[in-house]
Amino acid sequence: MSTAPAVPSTALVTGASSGLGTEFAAQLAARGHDLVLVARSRDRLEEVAAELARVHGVKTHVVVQDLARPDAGRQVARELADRGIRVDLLVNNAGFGTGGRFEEIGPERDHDLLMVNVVALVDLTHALLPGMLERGTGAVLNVGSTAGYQPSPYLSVYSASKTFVLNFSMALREEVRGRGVRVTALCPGPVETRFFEVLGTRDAAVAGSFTTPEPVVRAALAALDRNRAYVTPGLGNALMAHLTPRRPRTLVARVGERICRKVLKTAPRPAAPAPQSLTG
Ligand SMILES: NC(=O)C1=CN([C@@H]2O[C@H](COP(=O)(O)OP(=O)(O)OC[C@H]3O[C@@H](n4cnc5c(N)ncnc54)[C@H](OP(=O)(O)O)[C@@H]3O)[C@@H](O)[C@H]2O)C=CC1
Ligand SMILES: CC(=O)[C@H](N)C(=O)O
Repeated sequence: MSTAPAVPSTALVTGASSGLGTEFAAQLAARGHDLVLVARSRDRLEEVAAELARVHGVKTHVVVQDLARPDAGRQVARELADRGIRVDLLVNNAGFGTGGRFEEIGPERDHDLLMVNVVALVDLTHALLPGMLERGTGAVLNVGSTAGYQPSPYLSVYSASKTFVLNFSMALREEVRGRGVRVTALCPGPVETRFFEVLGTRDAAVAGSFTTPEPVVRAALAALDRNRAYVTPGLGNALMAHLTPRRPRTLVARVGERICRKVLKTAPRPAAPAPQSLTG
């Protein structure tokens, strides 16, 4: 199944207000997909939606949603049902990272990270996969990271969230094999987007060289067309992903600590706690 639709079909892209998500929306619109664009930034989503509708003549829908909210997946599903929108391709792309020493990262930041990178991704898949299976056609594309191939100290929660994305995608893919629905994971190395600005340091790009969203998204859609389990765009990133030893696990984590130590150079530090009153 190519994702290029013979008749208009609808792709839902989370995190479509920026970076890889905006590029997914653009390349899917160029293939003729109608779009549902999801993120928090209404103005930006409406801008992207209007531009893609104008250039490609596709239908675009904007759903403003904070995916860190516990009921986010259900809210999006309700919105789709209310508007009578059927989704044929789900691109779970929204996400962000945290970096630095675990104890110095705000707990609410890591909580939100897991809600967006993991929980919302699973909830949206729960909401949309059954319809695809019923129709015997559809696809789910989940955005992981090269950071998910191994434990990455000082990016510990982020990298673990991306390990989840890869393992979940591969397991689900086997469950639905032969039922007309594809599942592919995209695991990119560093890409020039707002990601590192949001995280607070470019030193979180611990390995590989920066690329732009265009070739990464092109490689992801090609992998989906070819029904690949996962893809890591860029030869250097792919070699690293495939040749890095996975065992012994303790040694891999120890070496990971050395490699990822550079994150600490510039990772955002927590604000100093307010001094306790000396006067009582
Ligand atoms: N850039 C990189 O080097 C790499 C990125 N990735 C992954 O790619 C994906 C896209 O990131 P990228 O494009 O790089 O980064 P950007 O920061 O440019 O985009 C992140 C997107 O996620 C959305 N998002 C973040 N938090 C929320 C939230 N609480 N609710 C709804 N949407 C949210 C943002 O929208 P808004 O703020 O409007 O809500 C934005 O559209 C992420 O999953 C990231 O982990 C993977 C490997 C490498
Ligand atoms: C931030 C990422 O997820 C990326 N894989 C990287 O290598 O920097």
